[in-house]
Amino acid sequence: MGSAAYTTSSRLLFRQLFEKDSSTYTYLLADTSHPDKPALLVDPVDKTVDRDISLVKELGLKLIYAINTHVHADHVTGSGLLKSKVPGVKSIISKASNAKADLFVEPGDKIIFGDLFLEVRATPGHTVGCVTYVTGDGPNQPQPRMAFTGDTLLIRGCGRTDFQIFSLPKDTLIYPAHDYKGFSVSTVGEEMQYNPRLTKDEETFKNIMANLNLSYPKMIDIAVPANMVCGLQEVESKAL
Ligand SMILES: N[C@@H](CCC(=O)N[C@@H](CSS)C(=O)NCC(=O)O)C(=O)O
Ligand SMILES: [Fe+2]
Repeated sequence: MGSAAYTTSSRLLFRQLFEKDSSTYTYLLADTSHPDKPALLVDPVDKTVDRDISLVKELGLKLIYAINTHVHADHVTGSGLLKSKVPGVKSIISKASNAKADLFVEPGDKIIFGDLFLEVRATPGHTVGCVTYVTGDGPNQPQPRMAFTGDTLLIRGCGRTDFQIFSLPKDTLIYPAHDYKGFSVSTVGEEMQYNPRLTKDEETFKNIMANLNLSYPKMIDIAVPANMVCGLQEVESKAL
């Protein structure tokens, strides 16, 4: 594995977590240099919420945000359960998704945790309102930057039809929401060179996407309605 794969700033704590039934990656990020050690989870899954809460506790972090890249079709987001189990957690999704959450983000917004932040980029196509969260640019921010692409860009694949991710620097690390091939991280440069779909001309790409013949996601009829209200809620959440 290249040394760039897990490079972070000294203050960023980063963990890549996996939910096997939906092959989903959840990412934990925290600012460990801040006195509160504020933390966030990107794309939590309902089934693995207890694992994630245990890890947050073990690491002495304060979970403040449960962030979604998009309205998932293959699993229920963990946002609702996290809100009911961890006081103070706020769910986040893009405004363009039309889903419910505590906070809505738009392209260009910054999600601040301690002295670190994630920048929101619009990367629609896989779903309306699909966004990519990119680590901040500037002093104290991790280098190389890390892009949490949801299903917009998968490693050597994609779940989408148009993209804005390749405008990022080539060494930007790519952390997708799913992997079906055993990969865990890539870079913008690698995907520009080797992604078997995104290196093709438009006609070939359209042809590939039109002939994927993917099966109907097993959870879609449960996951989409639940995720439109940010997941299963164990208790009524308090009004903001
Ligand atoms: N078999 C799975 C669903 C797999 C699937 O459709 N994955 C989506 C991302 S989750 S919405 C996708 O875009 N895949 C792209 C690809 O190339 O596989 C299930 O039944 O849940
Ligand atoms: Fe998806």
